Amino acid sequence: MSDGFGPDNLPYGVFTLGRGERRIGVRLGNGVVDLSALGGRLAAASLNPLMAAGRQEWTAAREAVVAHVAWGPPVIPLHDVTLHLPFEVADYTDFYSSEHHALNVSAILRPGSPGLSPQWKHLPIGYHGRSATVVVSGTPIVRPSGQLGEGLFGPSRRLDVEAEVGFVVGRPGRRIATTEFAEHVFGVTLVNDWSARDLQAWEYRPLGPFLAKSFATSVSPWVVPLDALAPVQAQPQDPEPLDYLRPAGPGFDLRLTVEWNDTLVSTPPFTSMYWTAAQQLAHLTSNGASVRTGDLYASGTVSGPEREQVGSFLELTRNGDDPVKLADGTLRGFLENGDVVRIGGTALSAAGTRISLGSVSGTVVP
Ligand SMILES: O=C(O)/C=C/C(=O)CC(=O)CC(=O)O
Ligand SMILES: [Ca+2]
Ligand SMILES: [Mg+2]
Repeated sequence: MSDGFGPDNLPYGVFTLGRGERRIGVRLGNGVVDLSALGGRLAAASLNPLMAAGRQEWTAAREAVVAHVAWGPPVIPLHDVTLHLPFEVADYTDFYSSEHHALNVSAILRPGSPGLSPQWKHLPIGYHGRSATVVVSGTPIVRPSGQLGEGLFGPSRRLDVEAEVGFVVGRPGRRIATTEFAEHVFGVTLVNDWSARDLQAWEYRPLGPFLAKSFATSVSPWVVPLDALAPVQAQPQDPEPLDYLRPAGPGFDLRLTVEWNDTLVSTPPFTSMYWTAAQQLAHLTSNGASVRTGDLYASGTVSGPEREQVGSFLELTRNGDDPVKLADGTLRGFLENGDVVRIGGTALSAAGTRISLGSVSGTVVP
């Protein structure tokens, strides 16, 4: 639990102690260091003021935090605090940038179809999600109801997860070049894009996901600043994208884990993603649309080439047809009430070490 939360990481979060006010802290080992004494934007009740200030301020704040932590400040044990959404979510966008995921979903839901749609390798496909239902890790997930087919309304029977990486926009902008990515993106967080596959299959053509994904999206309580991460070479792209999507920008060596009721069922590798976060932001703003402080955009489900690397249960269990066996001996196709899913992850840090991205978990309730 405390592994990967050393001074090379220091992810930001927002916590309360008892009935106290919300404060910004950083995770250190199994606890939180209160940053409110550092004053300025670190004395706020959410990360938004700091996020809005821009890259120079972010780097200065991180230097101040590193120096503060080096003094050996008091560390409040995690079990004494309540963790909140670390930032106020402005708009929420979700991409679809894993080629493995897109091919798997297509083969499962649209057998016989060509696989990737014709534009897939020309632009990062995405949809606009619902920011009002982005919730912090630990928030119970109420099973959504909806139309499951013609004449059928009721609780979803095919409730699923999507393991994703979220990018948090700090500085507003429009027509953001891929080379300006680090000027606008403050940090990364883990995302679970809960998805009701039965609602989705019935509603999604031709406009894409609507109620199947709008009921809840969970995020980790920790935002790992971009400064903590090592940029790595992204995947090669063929055909070469248009100019506004070049250069591709950095990849990140993030390794996710998906646990279903404490059974590790998958380890999705972020390095296998086709489109980069810089290209996603460039595309999102290429028509003149603006992004603002607190915008969250998610990578899309992270699925690697292997069965045990997929980021959704739709893929893992082949739409429920090939259930997985959990450690307690029970079989699962989709989520049952009471099930707990925890998505975790580690990252290659700027210091060359492996740091933790924390985790995002949720329990399904009726
Ligand atoms: O291909 C489809 O019909 C559906 C795909 C998804 O549900 C995935 C989605 O939300 C985007 C992503 O997370 O990659
Ligand atoms: Ca998704
Ligand atoms: Mg969602």
